Amino acid sequence: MFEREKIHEIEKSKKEWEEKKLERTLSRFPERKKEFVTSYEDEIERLYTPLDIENLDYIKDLGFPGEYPFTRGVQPTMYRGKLWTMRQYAGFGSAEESNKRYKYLLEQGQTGLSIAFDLPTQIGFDSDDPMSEGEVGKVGVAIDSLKDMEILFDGIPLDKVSVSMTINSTAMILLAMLMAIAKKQGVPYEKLRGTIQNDILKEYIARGTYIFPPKESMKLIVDIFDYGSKNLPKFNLISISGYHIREAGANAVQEIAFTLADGIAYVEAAIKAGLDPNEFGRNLSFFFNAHNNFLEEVAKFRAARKLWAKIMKERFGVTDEKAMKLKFHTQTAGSTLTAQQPLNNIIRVTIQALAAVMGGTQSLHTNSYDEALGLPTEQSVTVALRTQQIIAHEMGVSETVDPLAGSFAVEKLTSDIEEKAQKYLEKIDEIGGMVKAIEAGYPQKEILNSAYKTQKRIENKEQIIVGVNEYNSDKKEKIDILKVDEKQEEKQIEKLKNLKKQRDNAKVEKSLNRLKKAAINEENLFPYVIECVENYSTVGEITNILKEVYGEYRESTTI
Ligand SMILES: CC(C)(COP(=O)(O)OP(=O)(O)OC[C@H]1O[C@@H](n2cnc3c(N)ncnc32)[C@H](O)[C@@H]1OP(=O)(O)O)[C@@H](O)C(=O)NCCC(=O)NCCSC(=O)CCC(=O)O
Repeated sequence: MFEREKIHEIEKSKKEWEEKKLERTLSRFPERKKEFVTSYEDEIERLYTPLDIENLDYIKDLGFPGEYPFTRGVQPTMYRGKLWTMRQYAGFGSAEESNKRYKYLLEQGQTGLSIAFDLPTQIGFDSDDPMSEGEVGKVGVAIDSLKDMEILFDGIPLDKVSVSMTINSTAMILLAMLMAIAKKQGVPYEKLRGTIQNDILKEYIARGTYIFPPKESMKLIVDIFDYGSKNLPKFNLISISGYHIREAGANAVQEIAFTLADGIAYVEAAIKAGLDPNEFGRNLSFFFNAHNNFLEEVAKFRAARKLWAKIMKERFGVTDEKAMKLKFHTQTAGSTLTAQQPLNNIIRVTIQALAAVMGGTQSLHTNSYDEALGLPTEQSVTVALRTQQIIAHEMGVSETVDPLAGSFAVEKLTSDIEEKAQKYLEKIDEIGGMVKAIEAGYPQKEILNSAYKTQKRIENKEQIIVGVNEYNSDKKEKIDILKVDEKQEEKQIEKLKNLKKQRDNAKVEKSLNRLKKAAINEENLFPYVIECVENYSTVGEITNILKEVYGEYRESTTI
């Protein structure tokens, strides 16, 4: 970036500054802490200068937005052309209640939907299953069959609103339901926009909603890539997620490294099954966490984009630029929210969201200030959405593409994070890939280690959390907490009973049998699941059929 001569001149001036100014200041006025560190325990320099980025090659390392290696963003105009999608993760209780919340959010200017499902739906149990007791409609909406999805999307036009669904082991079933709704609304599959999370590897690492063993889970994902890339060209068939990895305690480098390593595992599995990464590569998307250290976070997003582009191009020989672009959703860090002084969370969320925007996110969820206490109320979620709208329309940050580029600190952090994540990727290659690494408990151990160190820093007050280990107060802030209808579970079970009476049960049985045969014969299961769903088979019935063929995964002690 800089001529040799200039570098020497800066080196000389810096030395002079250190000897004349800095040392004198330090001797009179020492710094607040002995060392300042990043989340990955690198020392943060007091001052970054061109000397820190002297090897940066503008064209090779940064380039222009919309061009390889996409460090500066995936679109040439970024938010000048279109703002990021404002997509609040929401859903609770029944399909009726959630539908009301989605309509409210859309009326308030939200630009996409993000569906939260309850735990039974996520792990393939119907609401009347004894395993579901006490969990129906709790952390998300309860969906048993297409009947519930019809209510959930009532009056929501799928040709206008893109829908993200946080669903993993039962992703194929819920996507088939969304497609059935599109069909009923007259929206052709080619026009259906949205995302399914469908990222099972991070479930084994960090989140826990797996059902089947890894091999069978990967097969289902490849089936979705295969069918989806041909029939749903506008749909993101996976959202490879670092969010939960970070929430489990990973640092910024680990978040990026383990997420991209998961990405590599999916691409390898799909290529092994004969798919073309130039095709399914366009339907991949990512999901990251926006944590507290603003500069580090901006750098993290930029580094991730560059690394993925290189992986797709150099490792997998991809030639289509669209398949090299790392497009991502961001959620502000849930784990940084405090139950104490909850209104402080608004400030945390704002700054984290700003990092996501400065880092070039395509879609954003801003946490509500009450999320450490319960599900968001209408008021708290509105403040969260307004936070995005204020950043978008009032702060001027969406008007310049990648505005922090060229900052000595941000560029240095970007290349450091890239380099350190690359080292992790090499280590995972040595182990034999991410599936093997997870089986050996490698990422889990690394994450645990980081989480432990962070906890220690907080306990020692090396890391201050306002309102928790410093500046605490005995005064309780009064805020409203959302109450979920206690009768909700009973009502949902009643609905399910009625469905089973009304539907054509012979058809259900026939399609479930066809699915079982296809699973035994290792065919692509997607068309069979579509048939089951359209006949109103339930999430539990379909999952049980697959359990009969695939078995269930139980976490072993090595993980
Ligand atoms: C790719 C993303 C990230 C975003 O997709 P979107 O469709 O919203 O946005 P987009 O890609 O920017 O825009 C859509 C179209 O506009 C185009 N476009 C955008 N900006 C443009 C510009 N400046 N110039 C020209 N075109 C542009 C894009 O190319 C694309 O068109 P083309 O398609 O024609 O190119 C997707 O995957 C997504 O929305 N993900 C959300 C995931 C999510 O909500 N997850 C919740 C997890 S919640 C969770 O897990 C909680 C915790 C827990 O439960 O454990």
